Amino acid sequence: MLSTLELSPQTLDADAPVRIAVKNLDFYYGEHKALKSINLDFRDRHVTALIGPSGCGKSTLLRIFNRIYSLYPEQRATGEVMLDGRNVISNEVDVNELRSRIGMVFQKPTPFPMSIYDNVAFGIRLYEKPPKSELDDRVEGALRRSALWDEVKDKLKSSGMGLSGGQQQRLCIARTIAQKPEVILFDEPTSALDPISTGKVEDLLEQLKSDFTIVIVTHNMQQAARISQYTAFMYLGEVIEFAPTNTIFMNPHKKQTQDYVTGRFG
Ligand SMILES: Nc1ncnc2c1ncn2[C@@H]1O[C@H](COP(=O)(O)OP(=O)(O)OP(=O)(O)O)[C@@H](O)[C@H]1O
Repeated sequence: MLSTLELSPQTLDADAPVRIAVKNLDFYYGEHKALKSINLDFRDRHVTALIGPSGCGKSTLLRIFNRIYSLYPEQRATGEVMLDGRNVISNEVDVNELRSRIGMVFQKPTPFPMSIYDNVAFGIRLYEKPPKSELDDRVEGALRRSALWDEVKDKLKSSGMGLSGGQQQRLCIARTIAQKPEVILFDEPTSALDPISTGKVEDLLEQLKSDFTIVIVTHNMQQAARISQYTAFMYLGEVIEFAPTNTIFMNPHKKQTQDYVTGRFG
């Protein structure tokens, strides 16, 4: 399996600043401790993939970064998730401000039942009130960055729900980047898409990393190898190994990682 992997060709910038620093992070669903003492650094303008078997805590970790869990009273996190020197899991960071800085794209495309234009403008209008001409420019810019403009420029007033699944996912990416976040979280963004749409989203991720810090949860190891520069392998709520993606796939230091990436796990 290792020999068939297409590894990301980009070089790492080892001096890139750390955008999100996770320190001693624990997470509980009621009594169940789902994450145990997580320590990870996410580098600016790099793609970091979270991989591991089902139930290892990948999505739980991702959802902590923009405090989705705070909607549920029985869920709690302890430790630190530092973004520019502030702990985003403490109340010192306003949750709306946090979500404008850390955007999220989900597994299933989630366009809103409104026009294509309004879907993208929605994210901007939540936090700002730009004049119409600026709003138009930002909507167009976000649709261009999401490689969707040419496909929708003549039907901006049509419903976003009328697009194909792959187009809907790119629309959701446009809505997220229109807010100008610093970090974008992707939770298995291509698992509901066909191979051609998947390829388009992967190409997009490659381009977006020049402006955004990207964290992606994926079950697809080929995808992690293709698009990420760093990979964290998780198992049973712990980070087993975190390293440059090439190391994780070609020369992992832990036997569990080796077994997982070669398909011999469990
Ligand atoms: N809402 C919840 N209530 C209680 N336990 C939960 C809840 N969501 C997840 N868990 C548990 O937390 C652990 C981590 O789940 P999580 O969904 O983060 O794993 P995952 O690695 O993303 O899995 P998958 O790849 O299947 O999506 C699992 O043991 C899961 O059963």
